[in-house]
Amino acid sequence: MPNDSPFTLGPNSYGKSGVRLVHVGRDSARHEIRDLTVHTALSGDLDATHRTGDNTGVLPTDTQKNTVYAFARDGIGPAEAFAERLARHFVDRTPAITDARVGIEEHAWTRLGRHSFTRGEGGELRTADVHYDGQTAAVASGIRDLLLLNTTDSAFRGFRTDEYTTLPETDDRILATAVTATWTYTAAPASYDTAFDDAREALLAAFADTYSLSLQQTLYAVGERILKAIPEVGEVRLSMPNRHHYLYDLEPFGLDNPGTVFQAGDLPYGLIEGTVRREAT
Ligand SMILES: O=c1[nH]c(=O)c2[nH]c(=O)[nH]c2[nH]1
Repeated sequence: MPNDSPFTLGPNSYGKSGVRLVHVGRDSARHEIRDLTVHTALSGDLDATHRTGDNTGVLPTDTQKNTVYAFARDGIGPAEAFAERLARHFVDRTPAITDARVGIEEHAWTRLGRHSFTRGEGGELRTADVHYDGQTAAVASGIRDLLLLNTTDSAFRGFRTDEYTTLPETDDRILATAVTATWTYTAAPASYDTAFDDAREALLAAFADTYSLSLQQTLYAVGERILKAIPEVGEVRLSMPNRHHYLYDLEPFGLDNPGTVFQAGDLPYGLIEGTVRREAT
């Protein structure tokens, strides 16, 4: 197929998204379950397939999916390690591929018995992301949709006002959010599982302990606490939507509202995002 395109191919990748993998550990009658969604994305010298349809260098996304299941045969281990095994395999074994990104979301099942579990739909996820470029594997771990709420110890005052400002200052509001946190490692921790537990605990403690003057301040406190808890973490990225709760006006009904009746807001919502880094600027 001739290619006489005058254009160039920009950044591109391809892979299988949403590979649903469930692994049951049957080493004893007390079964273990791991429930993952895996995403692969490969890039490299892929000009030919884009420009002319020559697929010589293309490892099919179907093969990538099969590799995920095959690699799970002998156990998964921490999601970060599983993602790294896959990423290294795709780059090291496929001549055209120079970079692999493997992302994993882990869905937690709560044990009910030896072989019985429960899991709410939606809910908090543990995440792992690995980028391998043929030399080094950059590993990030995280948490998504961790719902947190403080019923007090949250204020928001002293902000800039102009002719469009209507928001009243408050010394006592509900602070609620659904945290997405991603932390990157500068070196592998002794255990990714322990590091995850420590990071999650640090995050929860920072949210609960901080008298919040803004969600931005809470975000920074969370990042700081994770950096302090895990020396191998170099940077923490945080996304914290402000799930507004509006004190409902009960005056039309001749009632006061002593900070007890709220309308949970939906859209729009404030979105507070930021990165906290170990190195000083
Ligand atoms: O914690 C907050 N930060 C803001 O930037 C902001 N803006 C707003 O309307 N409410 C809030 N709350």
